Amino acid sequence: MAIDYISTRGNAPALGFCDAMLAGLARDGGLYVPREWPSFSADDIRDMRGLPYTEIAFRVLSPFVGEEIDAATLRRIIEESYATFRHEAVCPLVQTGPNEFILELFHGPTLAFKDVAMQLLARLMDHVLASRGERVTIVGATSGDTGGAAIEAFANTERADVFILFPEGRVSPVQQRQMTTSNAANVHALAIKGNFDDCQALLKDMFNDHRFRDHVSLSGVNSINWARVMAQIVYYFTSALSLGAPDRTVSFTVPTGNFGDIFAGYAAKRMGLPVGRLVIATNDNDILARTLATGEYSTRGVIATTSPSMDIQVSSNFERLLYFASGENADEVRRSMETLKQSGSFPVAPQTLAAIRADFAAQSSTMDETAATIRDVRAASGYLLDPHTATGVKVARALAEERTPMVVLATAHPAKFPLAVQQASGVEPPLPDWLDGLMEREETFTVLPSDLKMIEDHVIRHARAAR
Ligand SMILES: Cc1ncc(COP(=O)(O)O)c(C=O)c1O
Ligand SMILES: N[C@@H](CCOP(=O)(O)O)C(=O)O
Repeated sequence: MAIDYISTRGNAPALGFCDAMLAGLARDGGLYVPREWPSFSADDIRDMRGLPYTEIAFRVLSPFVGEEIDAATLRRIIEESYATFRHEAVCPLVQTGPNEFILELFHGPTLAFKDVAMQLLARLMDHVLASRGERVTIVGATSGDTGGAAIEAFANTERADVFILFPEGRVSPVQQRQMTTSNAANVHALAIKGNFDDCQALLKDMFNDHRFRDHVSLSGVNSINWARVMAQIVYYFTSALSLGAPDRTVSFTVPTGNFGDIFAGYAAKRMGLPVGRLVIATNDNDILARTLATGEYSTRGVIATTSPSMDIQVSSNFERLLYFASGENADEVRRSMETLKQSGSFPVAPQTLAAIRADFAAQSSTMDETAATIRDVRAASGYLLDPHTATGVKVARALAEERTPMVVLATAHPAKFPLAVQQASGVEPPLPDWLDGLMEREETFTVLPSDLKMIEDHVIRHARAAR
């Protein structure tokens, strides 16, 4: 039976996979989620042992896509997406301790885990748009990595114009150049005077402005888009299988900001993968760790840290977790999100909090602790962590259980954050050769205030899909 997708806020039409992918945010402001979870038995999972990444991806993703894209096309798209990765295993596992493993998600074109989903999403969207003869305008918000990955994946595509909002002065120089040195005519980098939360709020306001949304055929590539989260489920399966699943339970620590990556781990668990703890690792922007501790989701000002991609207070996919942890209670989600918008905080209902605590643990790592972790891991094993992954390792070591393997998701290559890594370890990681000359290329971007009307006008002026 085909899965359809419903809004976490309960007031938008249910959609099939392709429509949900093109829609991005639901029209009631909610996030699309599958109405039911595909289910994999222990035998189904055992059957995947030893298979290549692309075959496991095909098996995990097929039930979400259903028959809307035929099997041969989906296989081809998956193969092409992961042929862009520089490691044969696509997302290899490296052992760094007796029961500690690093899942390297940074072997794609822009050196961050975002490539895993973005390479697939761009090809899926292009296929669907070509078969419908349609064009879209993609607007994305980034704290540094989503933007570069989206620009790389969608550059020069005929059917999409891409506008990326990044917080001016708050991304690393490598991240900035990955966004501002594309010469593609369909790419528009916009430096916004604000932080990532401002960029993401502007993006959601654009989706909620239905006149604008319809005028430009707005679509999204943030983890707002279900297909982004879906693609990230695969590496929970591949890594757990390497460590003995389904006959062994595996825990995961995930450097977390917008909650998309760790929500993919929760999805894998709901689908039958034996996942133990899902550990949320945050930097000084520790809203999620505070929420799990206190039951109050309460925003504060964003602090600029050495792991800038996680400098986030309004964690978009927490809404998806609230939906499932509340027993699929769209009213509770809607009320919570309205309260958050009005007052900057909301109390998590006691049963919902208990359900969250049953699956998740959380802790934060300060900048000093993160730097010390980079230094210590380098000294002990020669392995060089980026600051986001180091946040994960720090927290994983505090919360690991002796008998359960702990996989830490390595979300970025250290070369994206050379200054922080150099200051912590004394080693300056070089960019790989395919990015040679990146830092010398000429930049093109437009600076705009954090003003909805001005940004919408800019998009309308430059979007080919504007009617
Ligand atoms: C390098 C890096 N690590 C971790 C994160 C946090 O991931 P998520 O937003 O899915 O929680 C991000 C941004 O999303 C990132 O770019
Ligand atoms: N850290 C992200 C923030 C956006 O996250 P997304 O998963 O919702 O796209 C980034 O690097 O831009």
